[in-house]
Amino acid sequence: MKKFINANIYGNPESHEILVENGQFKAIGNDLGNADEVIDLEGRLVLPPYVDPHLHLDYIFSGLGEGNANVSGTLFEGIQRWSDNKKSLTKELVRERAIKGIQKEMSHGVQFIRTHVDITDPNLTGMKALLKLREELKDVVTLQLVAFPQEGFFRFKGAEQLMEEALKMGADVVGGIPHFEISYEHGVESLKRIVDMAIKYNVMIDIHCDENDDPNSRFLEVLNALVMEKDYGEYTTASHTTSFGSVENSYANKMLGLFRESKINFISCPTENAHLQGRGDSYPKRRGLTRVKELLDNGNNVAFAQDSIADYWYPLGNGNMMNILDNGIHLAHYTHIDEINMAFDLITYNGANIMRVNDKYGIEAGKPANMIVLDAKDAYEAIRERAEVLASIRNGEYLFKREPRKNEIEIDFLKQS
Ligand SMILES: Nc1ccnc(=O)[nH]1
Repeated sequence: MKKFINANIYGNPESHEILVENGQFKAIGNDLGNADEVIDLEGRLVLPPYVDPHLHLDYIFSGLGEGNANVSGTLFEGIQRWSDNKKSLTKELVRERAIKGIQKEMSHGVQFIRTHVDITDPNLTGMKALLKLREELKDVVTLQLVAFPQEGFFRFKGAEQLMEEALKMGADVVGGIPHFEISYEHGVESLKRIVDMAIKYNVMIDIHCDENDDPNSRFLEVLNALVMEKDYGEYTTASHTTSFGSVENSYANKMLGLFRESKINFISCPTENAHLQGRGDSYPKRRGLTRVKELLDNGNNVAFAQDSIADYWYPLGNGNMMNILDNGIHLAHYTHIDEINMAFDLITYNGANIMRVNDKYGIEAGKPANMIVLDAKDAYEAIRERAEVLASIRNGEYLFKREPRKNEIEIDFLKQS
């Protein structure tokens, strides 16, 4: 039995002690009695682990090296470069890339990752490698795999069959990319078939949806309608939806009403989409994000995600969700003090809702003892200071622990004056 004392638990200000036994939370409260080991958290903020619900693990670090840079900084150039280079992909290379990416994310406190895996590959190389890793690593990280047709459900010949094969192999989620199909009608038809496939295989849906600046790109409306009719909104996520940041308010308001009814989820990738979008603009230049704040205020579930780490789409990224959160709340104007105090939801609970792992997620008695400790006393300080994750605990055991950095460096000059 382990007892953590002097914890400031996110969302539970009354309780300061956490009792852990056999890898599970046994009790959360105060004066919880004796334990074999007592760990003093000295008033630090404790959260459930970070969740990254949208990452491309098969692409990690593909964009490094001479001649690999995406010159235009656009989505389409990224897809073209990947298409040209993926022919030499091996299971070993995917495995190596994915492990590097998981290592990066886990070292910043992530324990839950949903990864899109490109299935527009007749050998399903990435899917095979990642299915194996999902199983091998399940004790330390929860991986969810999306069967994602990067080069198009219709545009890539055979993608429909490959997607079905990936689902039979054990993929958790179906993906799509309607804005990349060759016409609006093809995009709509792809969504119909993808939704039907999800229902047939009883899996979730996560669509790369309207990742552009075109206010007339309205696949979100179609996706929402399809899943609303089938009562499948809670199992569905619209990723990116950056065009929804460019539509007229009158249209957006109509759609917000429909999203509230369907309960569809959203993922915004703030750093990546700030980088990719607005490339056709001069000034004013759009921010490239969906309507994050309005969707949250509307009662829809929204999570932030990393998306890429040094691939053909995005040259930066290190798996640190604090960086994503900090950028995201700025770009979304989610910066009222009350919003900042709730903002950790965007990289914890909201992502867990999307992955539908709620029964195993959160600091509550009876759940697996998974949590992280931050170098800050509360949520506001953590975000303002971009606090580091000092410890990540999985099933009651430390995945890592690091020494707090001394934030208050003395500046000699200031001491003298
Ligand atoms: N942001 C993105 C990364 C990778 N593939 C995409 O279609 N989009």
